[in-house]
Amino acid sequence: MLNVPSQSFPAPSSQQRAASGGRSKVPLKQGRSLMDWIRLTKSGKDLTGLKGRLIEVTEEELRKHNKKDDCWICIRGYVYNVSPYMEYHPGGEDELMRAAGSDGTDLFDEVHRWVNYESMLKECLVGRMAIKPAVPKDYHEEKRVLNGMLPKTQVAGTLAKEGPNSPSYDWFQTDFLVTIVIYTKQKEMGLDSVIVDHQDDSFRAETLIKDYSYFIHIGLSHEVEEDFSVRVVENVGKIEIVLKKKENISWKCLGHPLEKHNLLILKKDTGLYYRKCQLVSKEDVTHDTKLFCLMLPPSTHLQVPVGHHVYLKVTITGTEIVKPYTPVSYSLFSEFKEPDLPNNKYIYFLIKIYPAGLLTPELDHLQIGDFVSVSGPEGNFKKSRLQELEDLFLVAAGTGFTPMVKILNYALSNIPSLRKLKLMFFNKTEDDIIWRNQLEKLAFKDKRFDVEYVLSAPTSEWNGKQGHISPALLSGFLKRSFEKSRVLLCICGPTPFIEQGIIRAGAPQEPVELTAVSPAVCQAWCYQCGHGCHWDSWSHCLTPLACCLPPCSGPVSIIPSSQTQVAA
Ligand code: HEM
Repeated sequence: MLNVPSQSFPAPSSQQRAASGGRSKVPLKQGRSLMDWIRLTKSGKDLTGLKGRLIEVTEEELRKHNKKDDCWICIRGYVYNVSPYMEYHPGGEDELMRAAGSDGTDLFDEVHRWVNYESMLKECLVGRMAIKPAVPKDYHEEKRVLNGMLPKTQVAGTLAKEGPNSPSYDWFQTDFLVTIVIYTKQKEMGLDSVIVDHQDDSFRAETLIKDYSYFIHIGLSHEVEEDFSVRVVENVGKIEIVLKKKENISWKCLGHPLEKHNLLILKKDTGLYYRKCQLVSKEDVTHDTKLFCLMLPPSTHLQVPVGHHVYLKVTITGTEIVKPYTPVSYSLFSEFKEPDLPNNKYIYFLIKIYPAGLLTPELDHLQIGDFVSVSGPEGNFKKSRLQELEDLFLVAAGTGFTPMVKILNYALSNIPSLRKLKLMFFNKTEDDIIWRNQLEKLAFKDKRFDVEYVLSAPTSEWNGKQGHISPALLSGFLKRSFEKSRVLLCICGPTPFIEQGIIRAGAPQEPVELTAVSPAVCQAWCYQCGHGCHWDSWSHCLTPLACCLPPCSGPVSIIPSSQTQVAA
């Protein structure tokens, strides 16, 4: 019997609750959309009550401003008067009030780290906290030049004892090449574990190691060509970045350290780094959904791991708006062999355009050749969860299909044990089904794959399944290919879809039995970031519910039998 999570799932203290489950958008009053907020901030109105003066704020002073009509919040050492924003906050006034008169940094980061508050609240800035909060040891401390000795990694902030072994780096040169080598001492490293950006003389490599990022950030001492190559020696976790010298001279040092250089920092404390990507093509996929192709800058190496998302940032009348999106592959048939092609320069997004929204019409109006800022990848979905799977069930609603694309591609091409991969795809009408032709061709071509559509508002000609997600629909769908097969279930859709359909509807009556197989079930979660009338599109960040139960490799016996087993 597959028990889907009870109402107390995810666990109240879990990361998932903090990050997405349990949070919801509130209906905002007429005239309180994001665009209205942007207009207000541009109106020249004094939004702080300080007539543009910036002040130093003591903790005592901050605490006094804790009422709705006089509410200050400190984020990363800066204090904002958020009272004017109250009615515009998509999470509602009460949520914002949780941080009233205090340092809301952690709370803010738990809920929506990506939200660009600095840009959105710049007219609300009251000043800085008088006592600066402790900051990580900064890079200025590394005074010496980088001369090729293995420098000892500095660990920023409060690195937990259980953090990864400190990585290190080294470099060497030939007449024509400079090779930077990063020793991660980790086994599960791939080409998608390192993101490299090289602009002018600034060289930045961010290596993703579990929940941490390790940075090499250097102002190079000499010029190099735009293109470079990245190699990963997977079994020892060694990453080599090979740069081509512009001049055939011997370098005395690699360069000088820049921000965060040689630091290992918890990912959640690192902030998002963006690079400008050029729109190469935009194709209609359905009546309201388009496939956008963005080209990475020539001197960027970035591959988004399966099940991870990035943030797109556009500036709308001077305010930066950020939303998460999960990249897809070009089509369901694109090759998905590891390692990915090194010259993988394109990122594809399936984006539904909401005419009344703000971000998506802006994206829709982009011309070929225009630029959009794209962040590095985020997410905690692990490809290793797919290894040795026998049955993979994907349940998606609308553009919740997007994280499924790469999972599907990857699983069919790379998991030899896979026997069955089923997608249950919920939409309103037939016209809303993304890549229907491709899905059907794939089902025809690969007998392991099967797709079922469920429509909530079909025409009278529709003779397929209809309705909303329910135990009855799920129980018919979640049939494993043989007893005790290794199963993974991923679900992505707006929060109500997940909550109403899976959590509230309870367990399907007679589905599959899940015993102490590890990994058993991984419920994946979608950050809901914009359904409703004021924001664009909820989007599609596949994040497994990793937190409320021990890692799947841990003892399964402590998992209550009434709860779904959840893979970390
Ligand atoms: C520190 C206390 C805060 C709390 C507890 C909080 C809570 C929330 C919650 C629960 C949501 C709904 C999330 C969802 O399901 O999409 C939300 C959305 C949002 N909040 Fe806050 N918030 C806080 C501060 C702020 C601040 C200071 C800003 C400043 C700009 C802000 C901007 C936003 C935006 C833009 C969204 C919509 C996010 C999206 O979907 O893209 N929040 N917030």
